Amino acid sequence: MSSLGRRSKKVYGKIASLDDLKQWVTDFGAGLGVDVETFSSNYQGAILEFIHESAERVDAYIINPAGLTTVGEGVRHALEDTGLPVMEVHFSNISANAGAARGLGGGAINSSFTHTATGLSMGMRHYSYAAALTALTLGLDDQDFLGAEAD
Ligand SMILES: O=C1C[C@@](O)(C(=O)O)C[C@@H](O)[C@@H]1O
Repeated sequence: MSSLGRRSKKVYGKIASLDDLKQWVTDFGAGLGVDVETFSSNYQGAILEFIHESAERVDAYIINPAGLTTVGEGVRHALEDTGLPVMEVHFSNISANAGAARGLGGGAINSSFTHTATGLSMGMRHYSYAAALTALTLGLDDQDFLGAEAD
C-alpha cells in the first residue's frame, strides 16, 4: 500500500499516497462524527504491536490487509482476539475474475481474513473505506447489533 500512487488507476483510482488515503478516511469519519486513527506498516510485527496496544481504546477496526490478504494469519488472529468488530476492506474486488474492471489482474484470490471479519467492503476504490466506516458507525450505534454488550 505504500506504493499506492504507482498502482493501476483503474483499480485504485486517484488517491495518490497512503497519506492522502489516511486524510480522506479521517475527513470522512469527521463528517460522521467519528474519530479515525490511522496506522500502516510494511512490517507484520509492527501491525501486531499496533493491534495489541490499541485494543483497549478503539471501538472497532477497519483493515486493508493488502499484501497479507492471503497469508496474514497472525494479524487476523490478533484482530479476532480483540473481540471488537472488524471490517475488511479492499480497493479492488478481490473475488472478481481476471480481466474484470476493478478486479486484480490475475483474478480472484481467497482472503484469510474474511471468515472471522464482521463484514467486507471491496471493489469501490477508496469508497470501500467509506462504506466500511459508515456501516460500522451505524452498527455500533445500534444497541441491537454491534452496540450491544459483547458476550
Ligand atoms: O495490496 C493489495 C491491495 C488490496 O488489498 C486492495 O486494496 O485492493 C488487494 C490485495 O490483493 C493487494 O495485495
